[in-house]
Amino acid sequence: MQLSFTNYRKTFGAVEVLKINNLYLDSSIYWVKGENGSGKSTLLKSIAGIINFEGEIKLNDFNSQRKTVEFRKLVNFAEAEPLFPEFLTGKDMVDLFAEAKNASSFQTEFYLNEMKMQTYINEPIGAYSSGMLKKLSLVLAFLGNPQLILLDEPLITLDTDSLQILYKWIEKKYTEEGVSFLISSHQALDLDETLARKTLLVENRTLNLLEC
Ligand SMILES: Nc1ncnc2c1ncn2[C@@H]1O[C@H](COP(=O)(O)OP(=O)(O)OP(=O)(O)O)[C@@H](O)[C@H]1O
Repeated sequence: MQLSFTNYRKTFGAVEVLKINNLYLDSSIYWVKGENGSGKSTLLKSIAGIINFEGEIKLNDFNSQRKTVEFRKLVNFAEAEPLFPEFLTGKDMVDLFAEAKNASSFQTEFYLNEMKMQTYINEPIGAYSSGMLKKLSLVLAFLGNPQLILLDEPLITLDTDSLQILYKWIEKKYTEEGVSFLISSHQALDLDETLARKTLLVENRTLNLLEC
């Protein structure tokens, strides 16, 4: 995976919140750190292509704003506080994403079973607890064949068993399929020490790759 930023700039109204002149990231698991309001979600939403910005973000030469179809096949995103239509069931969302991301039924069943979601997956999302909602958004982020998975505060609201399953999924995707991750979290990631990991710090309205 090659992710690059060129003259990236995000403003809300007249306020500049994030600026990245030139940055190149290769395959790894990145822990995105930064204080409240520093711009972590803004960064991840920009890469996911769900907010507009100035400049260029490219993944493997696909420009996120010009080659949107190709780009979005390669990038999956789980929001910090996911919002889904309340009248749909979890299964409806999984089916929608599975079709869009070319995920097999074997793959969807695997993730749903691992997170023990089968008992409520046919219930309307409006009846989900925040942890159930979080697990649904994480399952969706792992579907298909992405090269980059963006997880915004994935650890919050997960119970301890689900946390261990999520860590296992991340480690497996990275080691077996070479999938890279950008994971924003206020707490350290409890991943296998032997995995290549890097830290990205969002500070002073820009992004820096910290030397490990
Ligand atoms: N839709 C918006 N309109 C105006 N300002 C916004 C909007 N979204 C974010 N901001 C501003 O952009 C800055 C970065 O916000 P962002 O949500 O990216 O921070 P964060 O690092 O994810 O914070 P936290 O750790 O609290 O989740 C903040 O100053 C915030 O007020």
